[in-house]
Amino acid sequence: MISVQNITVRFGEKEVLHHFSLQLPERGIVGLSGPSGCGKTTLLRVLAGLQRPDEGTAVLPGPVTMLFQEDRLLPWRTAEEHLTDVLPRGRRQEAAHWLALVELTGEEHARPAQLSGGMRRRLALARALACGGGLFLLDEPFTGVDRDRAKRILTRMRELSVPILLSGHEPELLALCQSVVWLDGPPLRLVPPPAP
Ligand SMILES: Nc1ncnc2c1ncn2[C@@H]1O[C@H](COP(=O)(O)OP(=O)(O)OP(=O)(O)O)[C@@H](O)[C@H]1O
Repeated sequence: MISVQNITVRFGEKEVLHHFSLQLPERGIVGLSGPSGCGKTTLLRVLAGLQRPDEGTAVLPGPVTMLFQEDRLLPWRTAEEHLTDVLPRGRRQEAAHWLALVELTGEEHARPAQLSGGMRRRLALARALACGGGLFLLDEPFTGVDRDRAKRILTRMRELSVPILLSGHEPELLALCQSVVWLDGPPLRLVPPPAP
């Protein structure tokens, strides 16, 4: 079971997470939302093992895959190569599948500079999903992606049946999540998604 128990994170005088606990299901997409600066990235970083909490523990039985807010693409690699670089040797033919999932079919040979901001974001998402295993931590995966396209991609991601914690602000996307964690400062609430 993936969980954080009673974690507190401080940056100097600023307490960002306060005795926060969360258990994630074995599969399915959980949304993470709240105002800018409330601690979403900090929580994802704790789960990824990149930020040590001042108090409490994070329990992660397996590997994690993190999509950062920045795309972190390689300017000299094509879209297809971003996928084949992370896929194991015997699964490289899956590149087309992951590009199709994020609606980048036809852009196989484009380098990041030849893609729009939303296309680069989708490529970064495809790479994260392709290289994954374990828990996926996706920090605002749909920045710059139009809402209808993001909804279609998220619907396909639901079918992957893997555990995903995804931060975002868009209500229509959060409505497609299995549940939503709202970080709005203490008290923190775990609530069902709003009706579509
Ligand atoms: N390394 C750091 N040093 C000092 N303060 C930090 C650090 N990282 C984050 N913070 C502070 O912690 C708070 C939470 O930041 P965080 O990035 O987790 O917010 P967020 O909810 O992801 O915001 P956004 O939606 O804008 O991405 C902010 O007030 C931020 O200034």
